Amino acid sequence: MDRWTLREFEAEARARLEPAHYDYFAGGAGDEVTVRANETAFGRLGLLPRVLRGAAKLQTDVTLLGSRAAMPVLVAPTAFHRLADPEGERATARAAAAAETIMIVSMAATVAVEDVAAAAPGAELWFQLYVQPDLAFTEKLVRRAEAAGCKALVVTVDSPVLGMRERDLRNGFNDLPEHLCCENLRDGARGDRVRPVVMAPELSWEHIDLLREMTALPIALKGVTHPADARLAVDHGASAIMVSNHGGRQLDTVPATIDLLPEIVEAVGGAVPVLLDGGVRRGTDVLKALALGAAAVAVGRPVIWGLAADGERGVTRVLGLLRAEVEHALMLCGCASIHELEPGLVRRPC
Ligand SMILES: Cc1cc2nc3c(=O)[nH]c(=O)nc-3n(C[C@H](O)[C@H](O)[C@H](O)COP(=O)(O)O)c2cc1C
Ligand SMILES: O=C(O)C(=O)c1ccccc1
Repeated sequence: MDRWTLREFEAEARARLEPAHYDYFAGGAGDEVTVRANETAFGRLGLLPRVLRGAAKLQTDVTLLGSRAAMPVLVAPTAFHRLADPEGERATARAAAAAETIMIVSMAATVAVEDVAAAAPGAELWFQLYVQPDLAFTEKLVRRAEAAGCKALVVTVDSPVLGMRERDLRNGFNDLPEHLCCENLRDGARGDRVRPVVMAPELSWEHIDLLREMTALPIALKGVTHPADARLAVDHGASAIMVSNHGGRQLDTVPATIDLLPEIVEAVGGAVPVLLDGGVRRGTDVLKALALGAAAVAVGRPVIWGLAADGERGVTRVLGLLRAEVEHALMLCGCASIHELEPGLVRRPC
């Protein structure tokens, strides 16, 4: 069956997944105000196309932190892909490679980062890290990511503790089934002990400084929403900033990321690229984010929907739909290149 929109994938994922697993993927913190806001805020913005600009040949590729992507849509780091498909993160990585885009591998992946890299030789991988208070263990993870060929670290900073996800509490979903685990968190010489993901309220900017010393890889900070933190991130050597509210899964009532973007872009003043995730479901959403100053966006749940609906093929189709929509909307906006997108194309409210 052919599917023509990301929404169809969402419906199919819902029908296929175990309800508690669907809820884990779909849900957010508290009343899920932020989950809804991320999507609806895009709908409130209008696009004002330009005409007669002779834009026939399209350019959609971007280079970010030394990695090339054929389109400005990256795969956001999401945990537990093997809950959606037996191949899990391997399938996602192959689809990202086929789409020639960057996959940010979650530290909480259910396939080890080495195995993800081996499964998709052409893939551009970045590694998402929750800095563990055990810095020796953090360093081991960083070395593994480097050795596996990851080109950047994406450090998630919006999770001093896990968000209060009431769907999961109600469903009693608090651990993976017996046959799955967070493969990047195996410990010990034989790699047999699996540590839990530690979220640590004691983390501070000093830890970012330590990490900066630990590796030559570029570091992106994910989960920045306050303009003052965006400036601090640059001061502490971040190579990119990812405006993210964790898809509404951490602090509820954080505003939609697309509404936060302009202030962050202004605060950063072009010093480093600004990325955005949260609620991107259409090519027009991508264009709005780029017009307002994002260098690229990332998608979280849509990738899971593709994976749950049809494994690698499903993710390939989700990424392909987004690419086709980006190209089509660009053309209709009178832009030959994503680099021509500018704030004047966005009108608020719709
Ligand atoms: C099921 C799920 C698992 C996630 N796991 C992680 C994770 O392990 N690390 C992380 O930094 N962000 C994680 N996120 C947040 C995503 O990286 C991203 O910020 C969010 O999904 C973007 O919103 P979207 O789902 O509306 O595209 C997760 C999100 C979801 C939905
Ligand atoms: O579910 C999440 O959003 C997430 O970030 C996470 C964190 C630790 C383990 C698994 C998932």
